[in-house]
Amino acid sequence: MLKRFNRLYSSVPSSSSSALKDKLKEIIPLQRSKLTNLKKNYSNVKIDDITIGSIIGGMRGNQSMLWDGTTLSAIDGIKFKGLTIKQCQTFLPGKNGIFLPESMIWLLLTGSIPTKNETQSIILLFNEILQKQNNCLPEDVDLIMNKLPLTMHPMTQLSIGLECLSNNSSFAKLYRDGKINKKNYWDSTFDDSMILIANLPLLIGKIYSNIISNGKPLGKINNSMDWSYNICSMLGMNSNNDSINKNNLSNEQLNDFNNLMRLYLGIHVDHEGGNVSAHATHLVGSTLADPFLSYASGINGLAGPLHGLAAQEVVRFLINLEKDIKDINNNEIIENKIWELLNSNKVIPGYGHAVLRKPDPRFNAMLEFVEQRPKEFLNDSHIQLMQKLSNLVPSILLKQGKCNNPYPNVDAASGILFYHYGIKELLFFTVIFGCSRSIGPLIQLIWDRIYGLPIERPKSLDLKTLEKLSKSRIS
Ligand SMILES: CC(=O)SCCNC(=O)CCNC(=O)[C@H](O)C(C)(C)COP(=O)(O)OP(=O)(O)OC[C@H]1O[C@@H](n2cnc3c(N)ncnc32)[C@H](O)[C@@H]1OP(=O)(O)O
Ligand SMILES: O=C([O-])CC(=O)C(=O)O
Repeated sequence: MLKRFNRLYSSVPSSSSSALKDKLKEIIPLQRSKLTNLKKNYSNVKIDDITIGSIIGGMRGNQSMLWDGTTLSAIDGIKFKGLTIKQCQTFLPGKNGIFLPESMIWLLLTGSIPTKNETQSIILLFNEILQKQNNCLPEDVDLIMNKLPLTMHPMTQLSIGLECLSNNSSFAKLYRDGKINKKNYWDSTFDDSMILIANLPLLIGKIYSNIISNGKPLGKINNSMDWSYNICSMLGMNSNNDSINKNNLSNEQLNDFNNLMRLYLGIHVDHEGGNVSAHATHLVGSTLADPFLSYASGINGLAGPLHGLAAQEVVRFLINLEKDIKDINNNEIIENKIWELLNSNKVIPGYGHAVLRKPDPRFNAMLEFVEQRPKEFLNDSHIQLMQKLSNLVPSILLKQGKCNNPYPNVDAASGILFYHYGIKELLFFTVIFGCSRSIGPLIQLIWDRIYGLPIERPKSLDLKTLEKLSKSRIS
């Protein structure tokens, strides 16, 4: 009989959470008044046209969502509260020259650059949440995760794990008990969101151990360390009693794997609101579903090969290509293989984008990581092939003349870097993406509830109506 998990956390621990929550409380009145002003005085201002092309073309380009944390330019790529990736590296507190995802959380939620102490308060917050749970997943979640078929896709496991965590949602419980209202929904949404993010090292550690070691733990949480370090430990990628160092990496390599993880987790957090994982979280969240269920929906979207799953598809593509061509210096053979794929009506994974029209700056950040470590990557033919493809594929896609953006996106590089350090289970890569992506959409969900945004419900039209409209608007 399933022993019910005692609701260990009806809210996040108060001591260190107060810094972030207090800062948020300070800025809520002004932000709410800005929204009220827009709603009251400018609701009829027109900012975009909706065309038949956008209705049947995936709503591409429609400016129709409120999203505060990040903005995306087709040319310059992502900006986090107005800061480019390079500016984030300069201004946000971090380790070894790489900003911490914790400092990004402060930035996205409050709009201001955190001090070192403020960043540290989030590290403490996550560790207090985990300590309160004895550094273990809630018992009911653990029980279900232990029963999942070992062959189940890791993204499905992640989605199930998040849905199980929903059993402990304080938002859902307070709503059910009639104890919260529109004015304060945001407060328990904040608590649940922090609990969700804090639990991800445990959850993804569980999933990884399910696929590589029959569920036997590969590491443990160190309550004095940051979120990314603990994620690495739970994947067996640290030493010092925290983790088994499963690939016998040198200290320098382990350190660099932690650097890679911090970089990766920091730059994948958000990509404005329209991408599928963010939009799905926002859509489901607009029904007042709790943050766990809302983000599980985002994860289900991220699990599609045109979105986050491209990370796994790129690595599969690179490995097979390297086997097929034998000589990575033979451009002609590589180009022929790419044409073969295109001619069979398949996409080149890791290339193209719905918004970007230049190489993705996140891809460039990953490439820089490689370039800064020439010795480490000198003999890695997969990495060399990844670099080579980024020069060859764009001109081929341009020649084919179909796609609007022939350049590499973030997924073109990330998986093969994890592969280099010994995370070889391709199906797992998108789970790491899913850890990072929790941050942007959940922070927006907190703001959705601060603003009291309504349920999202666009109007649909049938084909007959579109045909009728097409004629009436032309004549
Ligand atoms: C984190 C992320 O989600 S980043 C994106 C990860 N996804 C991938 O890398 C998968 C490969 N890329 C793609 O499938 C697409 O470029 C997407 C899904 C990212 C964007 O899709 P769209 O906005 O529809 O792209 P676009 O307007 O350029 O598409 C026009 C045509 O080019 C094709 N095209 C786009 N990208 C590629 C590609 N990488 N390889 C081959 N053909 C492509 C499209 O399939 C479409 O063909 P169609 O007219 O026969 O339907
Ligand atoms: O913006 C998009 O549509 C896809 C993407 O790169 C992301 O979500 O990171």
